[in-house]
Amino acid sequence: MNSGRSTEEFTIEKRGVLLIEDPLLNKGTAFTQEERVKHGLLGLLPPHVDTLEEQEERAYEAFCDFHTDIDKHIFLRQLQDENETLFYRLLLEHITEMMPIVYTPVVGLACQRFSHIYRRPRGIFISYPERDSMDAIFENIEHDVDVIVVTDGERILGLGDQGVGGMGIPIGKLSLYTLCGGVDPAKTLPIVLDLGTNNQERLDDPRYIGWRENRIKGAEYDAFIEQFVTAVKKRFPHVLLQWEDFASVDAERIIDKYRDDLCTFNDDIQGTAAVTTGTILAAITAAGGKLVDQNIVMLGAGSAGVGICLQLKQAMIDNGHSEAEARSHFYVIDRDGLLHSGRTDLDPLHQKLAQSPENLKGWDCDVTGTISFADVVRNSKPGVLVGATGQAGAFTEEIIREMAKHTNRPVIFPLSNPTSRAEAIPSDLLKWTDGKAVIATGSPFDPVEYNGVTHYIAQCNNSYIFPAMGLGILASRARRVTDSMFMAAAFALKETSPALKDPAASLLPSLTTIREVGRKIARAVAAAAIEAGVADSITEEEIDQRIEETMWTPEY
Ligand SMILES: O=C([O-])CC(=O)C(=O)O
Ligand SMILES: [Mg+2]
Repeated sequence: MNSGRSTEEFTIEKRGVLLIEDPLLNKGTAFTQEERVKHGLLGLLPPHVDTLEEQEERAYEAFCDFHTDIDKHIFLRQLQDENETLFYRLLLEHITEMMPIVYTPVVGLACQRFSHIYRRPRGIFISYPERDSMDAIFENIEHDVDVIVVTDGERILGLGDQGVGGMGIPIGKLSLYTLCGGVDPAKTLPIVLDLGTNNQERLDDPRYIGWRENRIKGAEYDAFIEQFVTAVKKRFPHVLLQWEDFASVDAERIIDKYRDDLCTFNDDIQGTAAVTTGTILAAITAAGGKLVDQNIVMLGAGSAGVGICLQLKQAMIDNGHSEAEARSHFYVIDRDGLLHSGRTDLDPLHQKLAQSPENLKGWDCDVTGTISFADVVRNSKPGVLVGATGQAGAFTEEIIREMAKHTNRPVIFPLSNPTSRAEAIPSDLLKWTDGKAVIATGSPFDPVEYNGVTHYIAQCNNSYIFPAMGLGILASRARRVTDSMFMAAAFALKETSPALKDPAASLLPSLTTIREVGRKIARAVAAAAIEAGVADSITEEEIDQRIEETMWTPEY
């Protein structure tokens, strides 16, 4: 187990105030008397020497003194910038309470208010005017980096374009790499690519700290991304590069272009697809059904919606369905209605999910024009309904009641993020389905009491996948990220579902077990990487040993 950093390792370079100001090395009041003498800290700290536990208790007391979520977020981010060991220890002790504060949903608000709550820099900012200085920017990062999360801030959760404020997301995601996946925080690097913003509110805000121009698009955008990838490969040839919260069209184009070029994946497409596949598999099994028998309606055909359907379709094919048979189970709806092969506006990706006219025979609506969400639910009688639209309230009472007429245990996943964007809230879904709905959401929700039964709502969020994916990739030293690694992650996640043993339990394990769940998924990911030939062959014991060596624990 990799815990803390030995004081000896760093003090050659840092002493005194510089040591206390480095969040990766600082122990604050926990520096021992001997360390205080040795490292030039005498008089710089109050006399009492705390244990990490005592520091954690003091920090928790301070956390509880804040009354708004954004203030709690600011407090935790400041603690992270002061003392990372203490920050992660506090988070691990209070994970259920604090994950929503450092991550979704509160991180969404933190991105919107980034320029107002800004305190000090973390990670790197690459703005369009500095595009020719990327090598120099990377030179300023002196430490080794294992994982980068990068955004261009254009599609932050379901909140749209936040410009440079999008930086909150790579910071939050990398906190989860450490919290849930045990990745050493010293080896992580958040990056925002600031290509401007089209968010007028941000542009008009005198406090805005990004590059105050409209977004660069087209060939210049692609050239910038190419420069960025080249600079990353040059400075950190073995890094894992995660793309996060790009607009769908860019997200898809970028990952298609670079997936075979370095160790990289897009979390919104692949991470979201894997967690949803794993959770839907658990839901269907818990409800006594089989994936291959389900009709699945997906509301939203952005990169997340498409990614989920393509992975589930592949799971059906792996189960013996032909491509055409598998495709006939998916009803994907964009702003112009159902994707079907009669439509002339579909790009090649969306054509992979278009319904054939034969499958729409006998429908009670005109199937040559726009086919609405309500038409689809009434006619296809889905067992599974997933929302990835960013539109609050898109799952209306009428539609949910219609769905519930045709299936015993409707599986309903309003995945949009943050909470304010959810397609429906769990208490309504349970009311409209008379308690029958099997639910998972993108943001966290409290348990719901309905007719004397407590329903635990799983948070079907890619946080169950990407930190574990990172751990598996680091442990296996994988050189590329394959779809088979995501499929392995999805199936490994399914196996951890408490609902497989107890139908009243949540579909996904409690956050308090997230590191254990992460280990299991990481093992499956590492094995799949070896199987795919993108990692050197090692035994299961060696994988386990490497996972333990990689896992960082917040201790001094
Ligand atoms: O960050 C989250 O909670 C999930 C996610 O990737 C997104 O909504 O873009
Ligand atoms: Mg995202």
